[in-house]
Amino acid sequence: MNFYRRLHLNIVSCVLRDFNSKILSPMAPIEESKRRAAYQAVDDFVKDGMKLGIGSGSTIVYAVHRIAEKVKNEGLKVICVPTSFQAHQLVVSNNLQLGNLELHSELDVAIDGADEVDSNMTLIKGGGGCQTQEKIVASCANKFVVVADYKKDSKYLGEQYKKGIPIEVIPMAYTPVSVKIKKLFGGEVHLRMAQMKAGPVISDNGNFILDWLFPNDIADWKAVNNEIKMIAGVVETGLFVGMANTVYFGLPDGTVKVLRS
Ligand SMILES: O=C(CO)[C@H](O)[C@H](O)COP(=O)(O)O
Repeated sequence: MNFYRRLHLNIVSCVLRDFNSKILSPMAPIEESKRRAAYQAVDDFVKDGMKLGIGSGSTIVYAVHRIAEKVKNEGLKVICVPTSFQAHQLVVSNNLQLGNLELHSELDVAIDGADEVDSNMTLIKGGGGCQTQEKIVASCANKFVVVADYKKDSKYLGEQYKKGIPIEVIPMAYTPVSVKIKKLFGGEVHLRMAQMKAGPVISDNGNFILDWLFPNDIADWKAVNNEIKMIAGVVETGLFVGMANTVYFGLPDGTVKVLRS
């Protein structure tokens, strides 16, 4: 076999291997569980003419794909208000109609992911640092729907999610806020540091993010949230208390568990 023929066969086999790995290999179970939760939530809640809040993270990507499918296949008309730079790009790249809270201050449904959900449907959010806009958008929606994989389904906060509660702060206040939270409740507070840049993570709003590793004896999350919010310099917490109407968890066996408030 001459050189060019061998080269040609090598290229063909590489292309086929790449095609097979992308198209034929099954989705990882955790990704499949996110996809199922997101698809079911969209199928249950998203209707023609709705104004939607679009959350951030990896699970919401599946929800946006499903919304885009429905827009394309069923001619649905929806307006999407994003909760982050990431969500903004997701909406635009899926050719969905972009909105904002200035034009649409009342939304029908907001869909978002979560880092952990307890048995009272209290959430930790902000693993991606977008909790402030996520909470604002969720608070403007008549229904707040959460989509998550089975690793987020906990009896109590901190059972599975070990990264703490994200708290967005005005940069100059990060030390006093950290000290006050430790004095009030205990635990540890860390300034979230960037991975590919020297220094702290800067939120989409230009602020710092603290991660509070809370002690495991906290029962009243509403009171804790209110108290933290009263500290000067705190912009918003990643505690979502009494906000979620419905939570969809994709389970490892391919089914979806639904919690309703
Ligand atoms: O709160 C968030 C971002 O601020 C996300 O919704 C949360 O981190 C869940 O993300 P994922 O769907 O990737 O698990």
